[in-house]
Amino acid sequence: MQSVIQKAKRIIIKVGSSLVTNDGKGLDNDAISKWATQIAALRAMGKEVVLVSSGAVAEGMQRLGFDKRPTSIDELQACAAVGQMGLAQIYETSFRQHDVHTAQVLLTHADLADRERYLNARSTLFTLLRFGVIPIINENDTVVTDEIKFGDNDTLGALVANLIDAQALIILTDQKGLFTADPRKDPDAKFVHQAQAGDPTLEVMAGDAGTGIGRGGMYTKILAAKRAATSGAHTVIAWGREENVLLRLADGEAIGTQLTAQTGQLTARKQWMADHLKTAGKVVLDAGAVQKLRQEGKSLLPIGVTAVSGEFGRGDVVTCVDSDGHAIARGISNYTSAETRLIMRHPSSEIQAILGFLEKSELIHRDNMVLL
Ligand SMILES: Nc1ncnc2c1ncn2[C@@H]1O[C@H](COP(=O)(O)OP(=O)(O)O)[C@@H](O)[C@H]1O
Ligand SMILES: N[C@@H](CCC(=O)OP(=O)(O)O)C(=O)O
Repeated sequence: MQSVIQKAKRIIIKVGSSLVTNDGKGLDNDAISKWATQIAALRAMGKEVVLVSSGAVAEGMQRLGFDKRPTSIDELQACAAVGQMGLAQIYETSFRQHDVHTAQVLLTHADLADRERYLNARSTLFTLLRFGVIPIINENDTVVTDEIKFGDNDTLGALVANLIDAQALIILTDQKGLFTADPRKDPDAKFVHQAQAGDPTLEVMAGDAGTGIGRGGMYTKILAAKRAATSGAHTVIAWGREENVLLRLADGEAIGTQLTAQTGQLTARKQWMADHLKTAGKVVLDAGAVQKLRQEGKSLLPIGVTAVSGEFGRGDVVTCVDSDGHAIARGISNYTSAETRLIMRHPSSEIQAILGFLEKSELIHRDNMVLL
């Protein structure tokens, strides 16, 4: 069996609290520096990596002298705020050894539910990856309360995989992967090498966190794999301390539990767009723009648009049609319908002069578009 990671170009790697903090004893410099070395090597192979790291609360607890997880929200948030400094510092130092820059990205549920913020997060992450930076993501714990939390970073990892169309999600944890039951409680539990993401029988096997340090346990990892698969990403759950785990996965070795996505990435992305985003209007393209989109895989520039119908805002999905009204593509607009009417037929170099600002030189970026 080959690892699904080998072919993946864009990968989300999620590391859990107990790993990062050495079971709550404090940030594990050695382990973190090994992952940084491996991630730097993956990047050198041309892979794009985004790290989702837990551990802020666990590290903050350690720094503030809590021996068990506080129950009040304000104390948890204080721990997260303190611990996040440690996380940022240790990742920055570890990656610097490899001349790799890191970026701290703290997200909340609201950031991904709101279309404009969703797009901003997406384009910031793409830009960081283009600069060769490793984004290090965590939930912005200090501003969220229980009701609006992702709650666990397994879910956040999957949402980030959806957000930037990653091909794979690697969840590093303190077990070798999924067992048929929690191995801490059931010594007869069998290891699951491979399954389909979203298979409901997996949810029965997976229990909650075995320690007081991690949050989600195996259950949220299984749900994360299901969610990641909706945009076509495969998931691997593996032990974070396995020697060279990331490099071996990239080399094709089937370590850990592989949960494969059944739907191809493009179909999944189209489905996602269809499910999540309503079409708010139409733009009519000239023949040159149709050719650029269809044959050359390019973004849509305002100069290729000849007419606009309907009213849409920035971040809304619009349908692109040819001069006969046939649908060509669907994508997320960087400009409102009113702005598009002003800048259509104009080169992007004139957007600033016409509107008084430049949002993006494309009306719809390729990354935010599906051909129909
Ligand atoms: N079926 C299962 N297979 C493996 N581990 C399981 C299973 N059910 C529950 N667990 C527990 O989930 C834990 C990992 O989850 P968690 O502590 O939240 O880790 P992390 O901090 O890496 O997110 C394991 O240590 C294990 O005790
Ligand atoms: N944002 C929290 C994440 C907590 C969490 O999900 O932990 P885990 O189950 O170990 O991934 C923190 O950094 O402590």
